[in-house]
Amino acid sequence: MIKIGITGGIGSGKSVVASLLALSGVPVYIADEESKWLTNNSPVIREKLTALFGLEIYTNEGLNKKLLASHIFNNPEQLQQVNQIIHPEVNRHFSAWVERQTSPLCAIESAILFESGFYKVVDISLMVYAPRELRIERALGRDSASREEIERRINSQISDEEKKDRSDYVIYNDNRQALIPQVGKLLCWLQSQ
Ligand SMILES: CC(C)(COP(=O)(O)OP(=O)(O)OC[C@H]1O[C@@H](n2cnc3c(N)ncnc32)[C@H](O)[C@@H]1O)[C@@H](O)C(=O)NCCC(=O)NCCS
Ligand SMILES: Nc1ncnc2c1ncn2[C@@H]1O[C@H](COP(=O)(O)OP(=O)(O)OP(=O)(O)O)[C@@H](O)[C@H]1O
Repeated sequence: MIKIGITGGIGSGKSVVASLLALSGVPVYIADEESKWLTNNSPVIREKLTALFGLEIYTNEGLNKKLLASHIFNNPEQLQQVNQIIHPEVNRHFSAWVERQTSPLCAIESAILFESGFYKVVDISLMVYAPRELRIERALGRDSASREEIERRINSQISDEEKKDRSDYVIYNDNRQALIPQVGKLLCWLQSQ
């Protein structure tokens, strides 16, 4: 089975590309969603986050996302500590998910494929690229976050140039090139691998 890692900055269109792959029959593991599920349900993560940030990091509704975001996107050291708590659990969970898949291709979508080390467990790294300003505009249109908050998240991630250099394949979601034909080409290319 070929495992594809889909990455790209905030607002690049990873989720759109992941949906197009899913519609083409490729099962996709969405790391943002699964990591949130694990953060709410794994006793190991809960214990470690509570030890680091105190009891208020969880509320009756689950993880206090706003509080965690305000810690990690303002403090690179805390970002690293939290990543070291959450990412090994996500990695284990993803490996177990892969074991259950029976299709010739599967994928993981993660904005931080390289930063998290998930790139080591995939065969092909795919970057979805869009210029920074377009990504900010898309994220502003979708989320309730401010421009400043979005820029802080961008600054918590490696640059687009580094992502491009480290990826095996790039899809351009820059409002100039259509996505669906590019995903079709990618699937043909994957068949030739
Ligand atoms: C801080 C949290 C609670 C904020 O939740 P929120 O719903 O506001 O944002 P969401 O999870 O949808 O993330 C939106 C974007 O933020 C960026 N982002 C999220 N986590 C990280 C991180 N650890 N490092 C860099 N960027 C990140 C990504 O671009 C992501 O697509 C959440 O992102 C989180 O728990 N992050 C730590 C776990 C993690 O690393 N998740 C990423 C995939 S494993
Ligand atoms: N080609 C496009 N044309 C118009 N809108 C688009 C296009 N690509 C993405 N969008 C929109 O931009 C926003 C961001 O896209 P998407 O959620 O796929 O990005 P993402 O890379 O998954 O971002 P994040 O890392 O924040 O989850 C969404 O509202 C999406 O519908």
